Amino acid sequence: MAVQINPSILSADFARLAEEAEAVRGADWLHVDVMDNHFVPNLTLGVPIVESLSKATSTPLDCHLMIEDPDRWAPQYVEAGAGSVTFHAEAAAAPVRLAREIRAKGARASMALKPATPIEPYEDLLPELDMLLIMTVEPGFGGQAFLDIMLPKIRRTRELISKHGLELWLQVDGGVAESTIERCAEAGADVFVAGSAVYGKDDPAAAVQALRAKAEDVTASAAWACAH
Ligand SMILES: O=C(CO)[C@H](O)[C@H](O)COP(=O)(O)O
Ligand SMILES: [Fe+2]
Repeated sequence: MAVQINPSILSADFARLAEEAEAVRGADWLHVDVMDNHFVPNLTLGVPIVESLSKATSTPLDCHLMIEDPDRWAPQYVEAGAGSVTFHAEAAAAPVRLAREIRAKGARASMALKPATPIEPYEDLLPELDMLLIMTVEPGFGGQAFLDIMLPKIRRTRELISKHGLELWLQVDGGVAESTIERCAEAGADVFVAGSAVYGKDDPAAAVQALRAKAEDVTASAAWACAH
């Protein structure tokens, strides 16, 4: 699968979201961090803003729900126009049922793991998902330092995906930058979220291209990608 770069609008100007979406033309998806001040200690945006943003941009929306009770709320983000909806494993009461509901409503279903949550208990659930998100910071805030102790988890997850012959995308989120993206790609990630490393730059579109070039360089020769 080709490398995908998903800028996180958490680091964008929330008063100019449509323009900020335009500023990263060429990105594969726009990553939208939904935080409820309960699952994480921060509050961002919800369904109405996702609905407006999906009408204002042609870039598909990748909604990362850092909220309690995703079983209740995630389907509403599909209805609001999200093309991919990620719920947290730690918050979902019935992850298989929820993934099936997201898919049935027409979006890609994805599940996220906080840094302390292992992948192994979820091995049997992977065929129900279109993407798995491995957090490389504690969820809640942009601009945090990349946790390189997550690299073995990325590697183990890529091995499980290969073992089961799945088409699952493997996303990393948190502290992804030009200095860290190659290690993520080498470990097996193919979808990269970057907030401050894109919107913190004078030319966000150029930052997306620079990140893509670095990741593509690695995946062109990575053992996991060649075997895929
Ligand atoms: O989910 C998130 C935080 O919980 C964000 O997507 C992530 O932090 C992006 O920001 P940065 O690239 O600056 O780390
Ligand atoms: Fe995120």
